[in-house]
Amino acid sequence: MPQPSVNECSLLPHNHYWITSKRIVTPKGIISGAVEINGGNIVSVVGEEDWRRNPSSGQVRDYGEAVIMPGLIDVHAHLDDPGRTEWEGFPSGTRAAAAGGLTTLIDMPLNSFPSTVSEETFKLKLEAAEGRIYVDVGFWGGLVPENAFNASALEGLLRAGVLGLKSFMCPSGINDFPMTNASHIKEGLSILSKYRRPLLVHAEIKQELEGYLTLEDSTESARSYSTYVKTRPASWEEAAIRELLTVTKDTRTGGPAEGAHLHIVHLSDARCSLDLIKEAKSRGDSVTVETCPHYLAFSAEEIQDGDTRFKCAPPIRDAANREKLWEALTDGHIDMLSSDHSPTVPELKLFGTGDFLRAWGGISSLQFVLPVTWSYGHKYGLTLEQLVSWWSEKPAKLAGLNLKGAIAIGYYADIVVWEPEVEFDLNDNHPIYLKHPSISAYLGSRLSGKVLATFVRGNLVYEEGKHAPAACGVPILAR
Ligand SMILES: NC(=O)NC(NC(N)=O)C(=O)[O-]
Ligand SMILES: [Zn+2]
Ligand SMILES: [Zn+2]
Repeated sequence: MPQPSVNECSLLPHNHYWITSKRIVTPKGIISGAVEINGGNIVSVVGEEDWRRNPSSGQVRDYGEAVIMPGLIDVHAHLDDPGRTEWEGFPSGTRAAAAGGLTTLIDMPLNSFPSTVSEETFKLKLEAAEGRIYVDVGFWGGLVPENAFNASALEGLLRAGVLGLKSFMCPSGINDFPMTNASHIKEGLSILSKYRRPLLVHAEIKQELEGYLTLEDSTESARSYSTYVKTRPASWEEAAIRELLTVTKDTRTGGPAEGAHLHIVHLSDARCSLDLIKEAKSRGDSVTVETCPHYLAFSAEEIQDGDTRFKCAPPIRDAANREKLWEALTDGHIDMLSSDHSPTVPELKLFGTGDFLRAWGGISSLQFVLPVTWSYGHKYGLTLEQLVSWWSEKPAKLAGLNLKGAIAIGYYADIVVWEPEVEFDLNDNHPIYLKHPSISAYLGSRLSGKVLATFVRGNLVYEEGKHAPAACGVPILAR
């Protein structure tokens, strides 16, 4: 395939330049000054006084009061490519990411077809990504019963470059991605320890539903979110996490799986499940946990009957739970955020019947996670440093991306420039680059935080409603 010329990769004609602003979020604090970018990397970061004494005579872009911070890293995105590109796909998903200030996505191994569960299927993923990604993309491989006890298959997948593995403790909704139990997970962790890569787990285990026969027998309306929440109570998350934590003790220093790490995805239950995770961390287990903006923004009580845009698993719980999630996040018990962007075609959202029990579960949010986190976090005194920790630093660490997640010398110039104070209505007039804008749960909201520009490895990939013409994102492979 012919390589795009360098100037198609970027909306800027030069690769050595400075960006300046009054608010640059660095690991040493927020400074006023300049960031020098050369050949895709950050080569210097200077404070205002030094800059004033010794300004550059080269190319300078002054962003005034706008915030310059590391691009967001989303460790949980379903891009559905290859095989279900009518749901999303690499081009639309990564263009939406660029417009939203996300500079790196880690793609989930399921919802594409085939699922990424072997070296062969990973090869198909990489072929699908070639020349079609507008931001950097890394990949999780799948841990499934078929490969869990097959060390050479799993190692083949890891050696091919997946950043870690992902598994489900309940049905995933995808036929070629069956669920795993604790013994599969124990096996997976022992292989991962050699590679020092993480296992991400969807932690819900089906339990008997109290006072409830089957969904079909239910007299309650399937159009009501509360019916759906009752079918996936917090006890499902708690049961899964309890079981997971019986195997994470292996990850402690000196344990048989030292070097492996377990990451619990999309925590919704801020009560017992969270207490269990806190205990495991204090015991020294190598465990982290993420939650998602939709659990922080919405509450089950507010979701309108039939509005299946909000269906996801685990479900969005009550408003008191949402408060506890914010508290856990600001107290540092929840480590990071991810989108869990999991779109489908509008038809599978069943807007006609509004049936929460049968509609596709998954929230579409990718392009909006920055303004959503910022807008809903305002009430909790959210700071720019916290945003960077939850959306860039910690995700980079989880995925093993050593040169991403900070504005610091030697790091890739993966940067978002945005105006936190600027408000906008997310309506039909707003440019949305996701494949199916109508299924996004945030449509109709008023948000604050406008993205002005996004740089990936020094390429200006998005600015003010315009994308760079060529898809020059890099597939990230572990080595
Ligand atoms: N197959 C899926 O994409 N499932 C996803 N669906 C959600 N979260 O509703 C997930 O991450 O579990
Ligand atoms: Zn999940
Ligand atoms: Zn997911």
